Amino acid sequence: MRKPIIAGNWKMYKTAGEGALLVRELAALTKTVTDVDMVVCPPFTALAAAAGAVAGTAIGLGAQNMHWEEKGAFTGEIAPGMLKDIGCTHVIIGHSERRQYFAETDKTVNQKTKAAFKAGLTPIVCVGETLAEREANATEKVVGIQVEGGLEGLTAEQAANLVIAYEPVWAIGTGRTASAGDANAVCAFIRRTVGAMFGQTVADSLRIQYGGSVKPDNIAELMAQPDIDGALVGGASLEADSFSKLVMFSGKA
Ligand SMILES: O=C[C@H](O)COP(=O)(O)O
Repeated sequence: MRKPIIAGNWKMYKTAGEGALLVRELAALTKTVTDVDMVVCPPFTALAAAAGAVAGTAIGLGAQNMHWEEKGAFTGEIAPGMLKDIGCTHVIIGHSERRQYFAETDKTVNQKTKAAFKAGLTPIVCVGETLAEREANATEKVVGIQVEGGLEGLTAEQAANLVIAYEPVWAIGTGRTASAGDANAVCAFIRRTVGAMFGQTVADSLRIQYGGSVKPDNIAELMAQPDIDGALVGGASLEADSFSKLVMFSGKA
């Protein structure tokens, strides 16, 4: 059975001090949790403080982005090994905000995904369609291309160990959540696509998160779906109370 994974993407919120405090509060509220993987993804400037705060807890630490090269003249960028060195276990790759505002493509997602594995990080690879694409009935076409492009050339072992986050762009930060059934249908499609690329065993192991206005009052219905194994959460991850509730309500019965 796939272990649920709830990841908080803090985006461009929280100073180092605020982040460390949030992690300490979250750790206190979730100290008995063993059946759900928890990850917090602060901005780069709060990673070191959060790394100190997650030490000795069950909470993993993720970054929100990275470069694919190990080092080099890339002003303003962060290398995979730097994230590993600071204590990261995970890294978000290809979030729709990166694709939309920073011109990330399936090619760079693929380069970053491979680089993350090479550095010993678990990538959380984001895919999802825009509202226009959904209304044009192009969701599967768009998401299929993103999955195939992002995962091309991975080994079966890598594919089995990554996390894919399905985030319909129109549901992010809008209060509009995909219905649990619609979200599951796309997650099932993603699993079939990965199965066609890497085989059924890999597809069965792969954890797929839903993301987009996930809150304590809709997480249980989403998690009850057979192909949804967790959530990538923005707004509701910024307070320990709501994030801990998401974790508590995420256990698969
Ligand atoms: O990475 C997280 C997603 O963009 C969802 O954000 P949200 O929960 O604020 O809608």
